Amino acid sequence: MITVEEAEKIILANAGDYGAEIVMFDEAAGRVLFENIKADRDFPPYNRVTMDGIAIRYEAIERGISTFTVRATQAAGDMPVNIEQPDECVEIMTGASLPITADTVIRYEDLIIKNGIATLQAVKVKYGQNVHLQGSDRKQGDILAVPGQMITPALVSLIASVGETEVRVKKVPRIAIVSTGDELVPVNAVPAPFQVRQSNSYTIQAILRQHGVTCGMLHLPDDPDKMKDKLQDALYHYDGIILSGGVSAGKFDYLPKVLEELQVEKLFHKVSQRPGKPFWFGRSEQGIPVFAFPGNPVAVFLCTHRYFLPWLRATLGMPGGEALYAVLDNDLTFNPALNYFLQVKLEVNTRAQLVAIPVAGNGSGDFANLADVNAFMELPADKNEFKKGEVYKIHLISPIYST
Ligand SMILES: Nc1nc2c(c(=O)[nH]1)N[C@H]1C(S)=C(S)[C@@H](COP(=O)(O)OP(=O)(O)OC[C@H]3O[C@@H](n4cnc5c(N)ncnc54)[C@H](O)[C@@H]3O)O[C@H]1N2
Ligand code: MOO
Repeated sequence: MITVEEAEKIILANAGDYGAEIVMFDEAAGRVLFENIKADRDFPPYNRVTMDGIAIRYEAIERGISTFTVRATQAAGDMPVNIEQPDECVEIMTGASLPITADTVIRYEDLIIKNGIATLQAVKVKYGQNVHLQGSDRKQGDILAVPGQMITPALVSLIASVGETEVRVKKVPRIAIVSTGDELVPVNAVPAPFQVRQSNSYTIQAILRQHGVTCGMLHLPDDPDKMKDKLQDALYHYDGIILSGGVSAGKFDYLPKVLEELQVEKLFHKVSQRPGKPFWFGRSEQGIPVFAFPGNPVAVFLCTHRYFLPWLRATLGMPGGEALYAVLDNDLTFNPALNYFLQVKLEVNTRAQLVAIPVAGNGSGDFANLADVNAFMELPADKNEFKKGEVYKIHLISPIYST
């Protein structure tokens, strides 16, 4: 049996690389960038007016001028209108390009405009106020985003702003999600009293979809020959396989043997953790990684987050995610010499600390409990007593305020 860290290391050593492809920029959210995004112009591209009002020369204020003749009105998108004299102004709107003969904007709230004359109220005017200077955010040619960055909504707006209609992204591996077990029936079926509806595959699919991966789904009955046929086919058609169930010590847990017969090399079987101890991981002759997660739904949930997602990040060339930590909120005893992934609900306390409140459940078959949980806390194997106030690593499974 290997440790969680050893398992992670082996998995990351088997990260793939599926190349790159071009997608339309407005369909790129959630994908991983595989090019530099460069500023084609300064950000902002001109001295941008930030308040509706009038544009003047500050020199006028220094000379005590407080009434201005309105020469013209300039909307955003209009060519800049110059002023000739210090006692002139241009009515100007937010987003307009400041004329080069002006340097300061006074907002309407600080003026009275009547019969083409703008009169300044008793307010202090500062040189350059209400102007967002050209190039003050980024300069033309600056790199705005680099390969390996996830294309977030913020990045989509940058890509649009620099006029890139297409963007180069990492190709996403094609993943087969495979359920096993004769006790499982389809979601739309009415199970017999001794059967359950298949749910693990949909959990995995939902997690992967959050990361831009679409998957093929298949089911294997507890029959070694049929398993072998279907798996052989999946190994041929996909870049990676995630299985759930059939890897522990049961009489019908044929999976490890079938995988071996298909020349999928076992890289480990069993990790010193709870849940998910019987996790089996291997690689086919063609280099296809096979994640065979234990069937218990909480084990599947944990293993997909703790092992598959880091593999996916590495495969997509994303930098390793920074570890997150939280403060344990209860004393706790866990005797087995295993890493314990405790189900927790995270909250932020009044001292701005992230606090992990354990959510007691009935073990790794209790997936109803997961609806109240937003992270696993990774408690180390070399301790049995965990005290309130101690800090441990956490793995987020949903946004902090969603439960
Ligand atoms: N003698 C031993 N028995 C067990 C051990 C052990 O070490 N020795 N390990 C236990 C642990 S830990 C786990 S986890 C499970 C894992 O067993 P399998 O990977 O063989 O999984 P199954 O037996 O097929 O299923 C376990 C459980 O999960 C349900 N399941 C499976 N697939 C799905 C699905 N797609 N959707 C919903 N539910 C699913 C299944 O019905 C079972 O209830 O083994 C322990 N036993
Ligand atoms: O891995 Mo099992 O999930 O500990 O029950």
